[in-house]
Amino acid sequence: MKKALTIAGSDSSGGAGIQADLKTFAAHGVFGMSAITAITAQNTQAVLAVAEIPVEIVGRQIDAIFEDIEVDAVKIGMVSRQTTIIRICDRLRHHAARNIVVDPVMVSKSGWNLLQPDALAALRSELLPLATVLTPNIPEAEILAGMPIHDLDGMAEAAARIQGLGPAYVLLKGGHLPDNATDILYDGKEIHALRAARIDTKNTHGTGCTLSAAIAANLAKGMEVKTAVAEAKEYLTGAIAHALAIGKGVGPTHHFYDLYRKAGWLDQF
Ligand SMILES: Nc1ncnc2c1ncn2[C@@H]1O[C@H](COP(=O)(O)OP(=O)(O)OP(=O)(O)O)[C@@H](O)[C@H]1O
Ligand SMILES: Cc1ncc(COP(=O)(O)O)c(N)n1
Repeated sequence: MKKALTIAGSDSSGGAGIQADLKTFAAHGVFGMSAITAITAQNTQAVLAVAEIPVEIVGRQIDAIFEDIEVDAVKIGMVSRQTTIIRICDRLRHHAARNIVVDPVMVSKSGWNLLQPDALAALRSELLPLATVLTPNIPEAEILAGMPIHDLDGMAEAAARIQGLGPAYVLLKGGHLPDNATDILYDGKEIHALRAARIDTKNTHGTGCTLSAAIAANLAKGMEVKTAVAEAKEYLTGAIAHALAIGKGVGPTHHFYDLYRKAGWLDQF
């Protein structure tokens, strides 16, 4: 069985972060492991509090896994602090980690800042060059590329600028544009548009986490990057189409819709 590691924050409501990543790995038949960077008290409406995990413990979780188990892919999500980013990069380089998917989480859908301002420089200089695939959303890409983005042409230009900062591939997610849900993949040479119609739902909590974890799972299984991204986007679109109206705010995606469909359970929820 292939094995993937998520380095991310815990979302108590189970829709984003570590919880979304582990469910996504399981839905892909990949064994999931975790190094937790922070614990958030969070639900579908708000992030209420965040406790950072000490840097030393973040590093030791990563060491504990790599010293014992072969890791086929790594997904990195919420890492708020500069010192934690630097330690993660140091440990990943030390263990020669491969197939690294970085979701540069900055602000939650509910508006909580998940990246401290002084951590942006470390994200740029340390984490971006380690990424096989970097998956910014539009607000994150605007910060990383230093330009406003209004349309697909702007997404393509920003993806090219960000790819110049070090990641092998940039997948710029278009979920924040008003029209469709088209994402742009750039590998330094060619732009590929991954087109999807916008699904009419308010329940999109954890979409970015689910997508990046699905890419990592597909890379762990040995897919080349373009196929891994295309299949992950297809999985995500299904997970949004079957998103769950759990809670009073932005509900989570359905990670096991395919399994539930086969079992005849989909209609019961
Ligand atoms: N309503 C929707 N219908 C279909 N696809 C969507 C919808 N909303 C978002 N997506 C897709 O979900 C993925 C993540 O979108 P988005 O750009 O919102 O990222 P994000 O803000 O990082 O997500 P999150 O912060 O929830 O983790 C992208 O592939 C995007 O195209
Ligand atoms: C622990 C954690 N990681 C990531 C997100 C981003 O997800 P979203 O933008 O859907 O709130 C989150 N809310 N919580």
